[in-house]
Amino acid sequence: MAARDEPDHAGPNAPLLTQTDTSPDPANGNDGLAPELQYAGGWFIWILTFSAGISGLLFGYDTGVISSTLVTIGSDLSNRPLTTLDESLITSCTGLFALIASPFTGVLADKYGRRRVILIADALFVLGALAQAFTSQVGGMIFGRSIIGLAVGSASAVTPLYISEVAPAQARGQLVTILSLLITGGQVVAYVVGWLFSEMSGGWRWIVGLGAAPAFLQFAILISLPETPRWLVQAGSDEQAAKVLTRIYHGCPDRDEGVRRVLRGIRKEIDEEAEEMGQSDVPDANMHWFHDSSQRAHDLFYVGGNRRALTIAMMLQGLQQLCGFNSLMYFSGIIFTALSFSSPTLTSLTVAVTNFLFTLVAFGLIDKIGRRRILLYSIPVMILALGACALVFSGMDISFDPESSQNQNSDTRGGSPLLILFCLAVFVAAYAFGLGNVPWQQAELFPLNVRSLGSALATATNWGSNFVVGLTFLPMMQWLSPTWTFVIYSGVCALGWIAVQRIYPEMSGMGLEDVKGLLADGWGVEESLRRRRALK
Ligand SMILES: O[C@H]1[C@H](O)[C@@H](O)[C@H](O)[C@@H](O)[C@H]1O
Repeated sequence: MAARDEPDHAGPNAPLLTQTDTSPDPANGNDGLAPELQYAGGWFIWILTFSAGISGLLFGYDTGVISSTLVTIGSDLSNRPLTTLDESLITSCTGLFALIASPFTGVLADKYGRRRVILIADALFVLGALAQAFTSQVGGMIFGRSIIGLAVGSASAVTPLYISEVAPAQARGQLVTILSLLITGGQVVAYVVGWLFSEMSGGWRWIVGLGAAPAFLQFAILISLPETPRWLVQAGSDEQAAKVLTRIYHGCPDRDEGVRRVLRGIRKEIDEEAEEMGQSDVPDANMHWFHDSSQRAHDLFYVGGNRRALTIAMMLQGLQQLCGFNSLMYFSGIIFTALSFSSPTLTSLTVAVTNFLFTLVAFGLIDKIGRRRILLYSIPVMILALGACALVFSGMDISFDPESSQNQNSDTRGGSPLLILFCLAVFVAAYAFGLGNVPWQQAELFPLNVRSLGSALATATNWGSNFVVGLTFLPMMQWLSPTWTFVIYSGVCALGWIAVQRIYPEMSGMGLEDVKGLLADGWGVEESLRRRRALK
């Protein structure tokens, strides 16, 4: 029976950076025994968050540019118009290479540090942008997009980790959501740039090449910024970790004592972890690392609570992609060309702007409404909007063959194109409000020792599903029909709603240790709702 999802006003509604949280949160040094260090909200944490968040901007920009690029390339590559296969490969190889990069990122970020992985991703972003901008062949374009995939895969796995490890416990949820804002903001910028350059001959080279600029900027800023305190302690640099914490908590009353307490919490957690893993029996440092990694993988799959956390995180990330949202992000230019809109790139901007605006709404409401409830309310709207799109398409005779006359269809008079645009905007709004950002809160599902690996595997699920959608959307539109394509996405959303309803407990306002307990013997849905009611 469905558990009751009541409105909750007892969640963490306090303004950003002023709320008190005494729940155990070892990643941030709160051991749950002493009161959490009151965070006053200094500028340093914003610098760290936004500098790391440039990765989100790059992620958004590089996934957003493809829509306008595809409709403006014309015959510039390999001296011929792009085929459906070219378009699908150019689009989906990014997801495939992101899928390959993300699991390795979890391991590399543990060994070499979070910041170094972000810097490597920057170098890849620059390389990929230049490779695309200067190519004259379809193969070269696919190569460039694949390099971008490696960059985006590593950045999307490591940046939420970096932000959640530098963020004070009280602000972590919202600071991670800033990343979603920057991703969707990057997509808006990509669409605006795409629109501005769409009329210029060879303008697409500027569109893809400009992606190098934020990567340069991030490299230049991040090179002088620190590693996360938690990673520094793990690497034996307690003194440096203390310096970073002192800057993060600048302006807090009792700062020095508080920083010492946070440090003790991190050290205690690391020692306990080492003890649990029986590291004292392992002779040298390299063996430690290898032993740790295989022990973490074992714990992730064989400990029931961790396995359930991984199932939920992967289910949400898979659903985020398989609902078909990115087919709009990547191919809205082609869809609106087929619907005979006079400026398809400008019309596509509606998708990106709606996505950004409703992520902003989610940013303000996510802690008040709760992650579970936001999904249970928004997914039905997505199902209806997709169903309505399918219905309108079923009354039209429309072709999505990119080889036939740049897709100008005759059956696009009347109100149908506008109706489709409206339904798509509703779908995007509901997506951005829930599924677009909730899955990125994945780190909170995992206990500390499997957090990096669990998050990396969930990120890989995201990119694997992204690859499937990128590769199959155009063939489905062509061979199955637009109606059936949208019916299928609507069906995926319906299955997703059932899964969320059955296995995703409400975690807003809950300490990380409570989440661990909640998933220890089952999915904990009823229990989480009971606790929320009790909290009220
Ligand atoms: O959270 C983001 C966001 O929703 C983007 O708009 C989308 O393109 C990404 O695939 C997703 O991971």
